[in-house]
Amino acid sequence: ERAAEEAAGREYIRKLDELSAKSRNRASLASWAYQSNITDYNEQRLTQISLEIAEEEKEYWKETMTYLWREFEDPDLRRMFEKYSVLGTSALPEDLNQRLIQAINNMQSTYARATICDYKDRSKCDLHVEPEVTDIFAQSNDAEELKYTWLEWHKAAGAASKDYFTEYVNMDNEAAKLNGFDSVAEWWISTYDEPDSEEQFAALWEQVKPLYQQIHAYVRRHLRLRYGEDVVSAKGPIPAHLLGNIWAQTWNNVEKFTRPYPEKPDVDVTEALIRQNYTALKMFKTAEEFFTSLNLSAMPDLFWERSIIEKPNDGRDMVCHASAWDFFDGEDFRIKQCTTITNAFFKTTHHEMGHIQYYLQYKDLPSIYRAGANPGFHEAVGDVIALSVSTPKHLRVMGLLEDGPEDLESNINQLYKMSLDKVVFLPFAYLLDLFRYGVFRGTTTTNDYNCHFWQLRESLQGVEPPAPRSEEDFDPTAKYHVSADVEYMRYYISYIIQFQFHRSLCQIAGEYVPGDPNKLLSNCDIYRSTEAGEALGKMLQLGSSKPWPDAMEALTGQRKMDASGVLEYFEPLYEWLKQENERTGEFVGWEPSNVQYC
Ligand SMILES: C=C(C[SeH])C(=O)N1CCC[C@H]1C(=O)O
Ligand SMILES: [Zn+2]
Repeated sequence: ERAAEEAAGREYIRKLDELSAKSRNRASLASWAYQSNITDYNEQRLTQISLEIAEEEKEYWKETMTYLWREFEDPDLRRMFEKYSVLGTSALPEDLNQRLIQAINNMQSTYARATICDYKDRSKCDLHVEPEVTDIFAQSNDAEELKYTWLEWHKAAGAASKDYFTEYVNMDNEAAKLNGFDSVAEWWISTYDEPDSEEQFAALWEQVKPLYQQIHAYVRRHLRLRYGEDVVSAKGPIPAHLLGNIWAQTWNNVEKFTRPYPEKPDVDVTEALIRQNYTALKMFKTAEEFFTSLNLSAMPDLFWERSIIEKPNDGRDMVCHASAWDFFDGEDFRIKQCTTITNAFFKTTHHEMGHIQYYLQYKDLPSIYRAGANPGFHEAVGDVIALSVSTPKHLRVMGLLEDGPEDLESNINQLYKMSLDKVVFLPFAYLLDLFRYGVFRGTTTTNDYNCHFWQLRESLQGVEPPAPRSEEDFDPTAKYHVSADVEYMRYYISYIIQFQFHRSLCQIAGEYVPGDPNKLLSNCDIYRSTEAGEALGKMLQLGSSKPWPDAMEALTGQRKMDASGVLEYFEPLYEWLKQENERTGEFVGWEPSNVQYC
């Protein structure tokens, strides 16, 4: 009897999975049309299609739940049913789902359309976050210009979305409850499978915090030397507008005037890319060639036909934030990004192509399994490749860096440069979702949103706003992912596990030998290692068909996320920074901010 029920269940799930792939294809196409050209028509069409699909999913969900799938023998069939049993936002009554979709579209289009006026020319008021505001933060060293630009952007894209955000939180929490979660926070955390995930996230932060604090102290000293004592204090948090990035999430743009050994040759890849006439297309082809050098998949023809790799100049409104898309038909995979010729975008291109590679590796799985082993895995693939690309050794192979010394000082400079991207990012990523967990759980309410956000920014990241903040402000939606309902813990996890993946791939490629100073993890380049490519491919082909520890074990032999990879990679820098901060007497850590924000 039960065998017959299970056989029926298997046939049902196969059919459901095909229908589900068609619905996801339809949804992706409507979402792409809207995000690549924000018009009322495209927004209404997306809403209409989303609501239609939600009604279809509700019907299928009722049928799915008539099967006694928890008692099925086949673990794989149970896993598929379990994943289909989480209906998601489609569980909402249609009117509430419509309000949720509307709230997110309002935030998304506010962010995409937000413009500010130029500091020097107040009549020029068409500056977007990409590329104009990004470029100002990359190039300006005028503290007043940076302060003005920071405040204007946070008004245009932050405060403007405060009420939309509250509506989104209320509707999304309703959906979470209808799926059996206490709030969206528990729903998001459940995607990391393990019941103690939240404690694991906190433990990872404790592991890397000492390294972060040493970097923070060193950078604060060099910013104080540049901007003066009354702009950058000796012991306080660092003002957020001086760190080279509108969100202060990575600090690469201050590297050139803060690096440990300034007399050593510079590693400015942006100038080299421009000098060698790199175009957006050449960046993409170069990134693709790295993947094919590992014997991984090339980009399909459709990818080159349908991707948008530069901001169209027809004046349309669009979501410029880089993204990679799976259209769930096994053939159509695209990237949409407003590429400019910078080192940052050279990295982003590898990052996005890593998503596409994952899509290609698992495209023949049931559609329900076409996802990362956990969300952090998907964000780590491209970055793992970029860890090899950003070594001086590889950049020389590419002709993007002239020959230079491989001595200790150059290695410290290289590690410092990498730390401003990889270590500095960790507290930012962690706090962005700690903030949203608090909002979803109700411990942060609408009248202390901004206060709680800046308390986290100060306590974890040691940064402070450039001017007093009030609850008239709402700074979190000035960050894309908060305006776009994109969970962010995935990046925090990615920046930890990508070093575990890198370490294993480098050992397979013979590029890293523990304890061998000629085979440093930070100088490993897996380029052209088909063995490493095969090992990576095997993990990616699993998609989300197995619990993520199985996928991690397939590549690294480990079943736990841990920061040992990060700490091993940056160990020489950590030692150097401790000595340097000791030598200069720099205070490590920070005292409370004097800026009023609660
Ligand atoms: C490039 C993407 C698209 Se998935 C991105 O959003 N990233 C990649 C690094 C962290 C995060 C960010 O920009 O905030
Ligand atoms: Zn990504």
